[in-house]
Amino acid sequence: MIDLQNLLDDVVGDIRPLIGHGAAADYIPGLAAVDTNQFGIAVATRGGEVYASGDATVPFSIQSISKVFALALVLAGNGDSIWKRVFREPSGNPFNSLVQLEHEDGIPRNPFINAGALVVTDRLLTATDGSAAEAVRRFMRDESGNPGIESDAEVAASEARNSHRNASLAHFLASYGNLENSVDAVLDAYIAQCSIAMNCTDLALAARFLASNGRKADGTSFLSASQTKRINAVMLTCGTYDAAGEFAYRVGLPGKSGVGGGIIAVMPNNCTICVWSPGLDRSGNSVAGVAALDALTMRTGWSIF
Ligand SMILES: NC(=O)CC[C@H](N)C(=O)O
Repeated sequence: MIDLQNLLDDVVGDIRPLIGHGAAADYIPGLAAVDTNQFGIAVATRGGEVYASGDATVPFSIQSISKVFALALVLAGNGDSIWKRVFREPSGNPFNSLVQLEHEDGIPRNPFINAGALVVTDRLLTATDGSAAEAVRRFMRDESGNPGIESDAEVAASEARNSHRNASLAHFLASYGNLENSVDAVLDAYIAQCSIAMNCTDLALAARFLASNGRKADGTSFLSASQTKRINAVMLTCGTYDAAGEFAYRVGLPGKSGVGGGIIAVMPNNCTICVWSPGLDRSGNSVAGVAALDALTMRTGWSIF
């Protein structure tokens, strides 16, 4: 048995020189103000044991990590029909790029770039009669056991004031007939789900279904084993945008990042990992977070390969 607690403390020591490297996302002013000298890591086992080190109980903005949970809720409720409206190929482009969407007739490359996530949120809005973000928050609360999880109204308002790119993507989708709800409703729901504030421990706990063949914390089935495998596959190929190849090379696990500096990673049938540090690289992935996952997987030998 590995001593996970010691190991996590060692990983924090390994990557300490990188904490504070990179820049906080500045296109959402509410995120730019966050102190980049923070780092947290948490591992949740399938059975619900948690090991954590650093700032693992400090809440941060989950941003694009919410896209995994929205997709999971859509697949659980509506099955595979979403795949008619969004592809499953890596984009090789920045997460908020507009160009590909026109070339590919309004069908986004994958559900984890912004265009694809807007389509997924649109479906979830229809399926939940307008309460898509609340469905994501409820899932987070139930699976982490923390009833206090909320969206951060200030971050949401700040993103809403600066959402010209996402509004453009949404209008583009609508022009191709790939939205069921109004552009405003989809943007509101998307921004609300992105602005959910959570800490590493709660996110690692909430993501456990990805390491448990789709089973929830209470043991009931949420997704089938093959649906879960497929979400993990799309995370591996598309979860860190145009750096997905490098992330797979360094970490060897499915992962999903957000511009708040968080990343979740999955060791199937074993555990989930959440790291957080706000300094981002050029692709929008946490510098210290990726380094920590690299160090952790090197030390444990965890890999899907
Ligand atoms: N990569 C991200 O985390 C991006 C999410 C952010 N809310 C956006 O839409 O730009």
